Amino acid sequence: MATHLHSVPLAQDDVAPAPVHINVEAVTKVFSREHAEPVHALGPVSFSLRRKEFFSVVGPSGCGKSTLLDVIAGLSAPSDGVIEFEGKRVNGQVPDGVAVVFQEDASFPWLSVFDNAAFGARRAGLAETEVRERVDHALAFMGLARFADAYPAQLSGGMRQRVCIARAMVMRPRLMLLDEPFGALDQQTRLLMGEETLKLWRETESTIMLITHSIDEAVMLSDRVGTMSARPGTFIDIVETGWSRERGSETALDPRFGALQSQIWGKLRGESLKTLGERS
Ligand SMILES: Nc1ncnc2c1ncn2[C@@H]1O[C@H](COP(=O)(O)OP(=O)(O)OP(=O)(O)O)[C@@H](O)[C@H]1O
Repeated sequence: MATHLHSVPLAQDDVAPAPVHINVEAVTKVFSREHAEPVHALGPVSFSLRRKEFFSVVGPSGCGKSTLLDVIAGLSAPSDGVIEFEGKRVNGQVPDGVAVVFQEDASFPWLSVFDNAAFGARRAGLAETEVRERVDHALAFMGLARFADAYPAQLSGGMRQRVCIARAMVMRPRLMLLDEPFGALDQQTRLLMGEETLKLWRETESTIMLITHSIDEAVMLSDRVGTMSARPGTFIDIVETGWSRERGSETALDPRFGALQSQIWGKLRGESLKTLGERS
């Protein structure tokens, strides 16, 4: 059967479920504002991520995706509810073992690529020989070895974003939180960065939570895709893709790819319309 030529193997059924890595229980976030109504940005939302899972989140603009990522990262405290990372409560501080990559280029223009990538590890007090070893590996992995002495201004947007991912990788995180990291990149670079991220995920065996506006990207990369409602965001659907770990852009050729896309768009469309209606 022709379609099977491109089929991506399903994950093994007999593999024991991985343990819970992150648990989010009834989390809400309300922003209070001076001289204005508070904004109920998120929740209550409950879900958990398995160790080594690749989980993507899609949702209408302004539904609370970044807010969710920020509270999981410990960058802001939830108004209510509990987040646990590896069984310990996250309490307004980025836990050890967690790294965050944002959409905006967060490279430091005054530091070389090498020093940018080394920044977090040096700040954490790692020995310089260890830092050098890790940075060399991360830069080689991200295809930046030749640019170690260059400065961000000499690089393209995609390369600068790779520097930020290398910086996160150097910390050997067990959980990576990626907030639309490829949003500002052109389509081809974005596809390549998706493949790099899969390679990174396999090599580091970290759990990844990715926020994206692209349904295709979410379906291609993830074990599960969560769709959020309009603000205040909660999960209205979480689908399992069933891809094996050894996947890449060829998942787009799998006959199930389109069905997954349609299921997610079916849910997202209504929520996006609500958001548009709110604005008009
Ligand atoms: N510090 C803040 N103070 C007040 N309101 C805020 C604050 N941060 C976010 N919000 C509001 O909370 C809501 C959710 O914002 P958030 O950035 O999490 O959405 P998002 O889903 O990531 O959006 P987008 O897809 O457009 O990036 C929005 O209405 C936003 O205006």
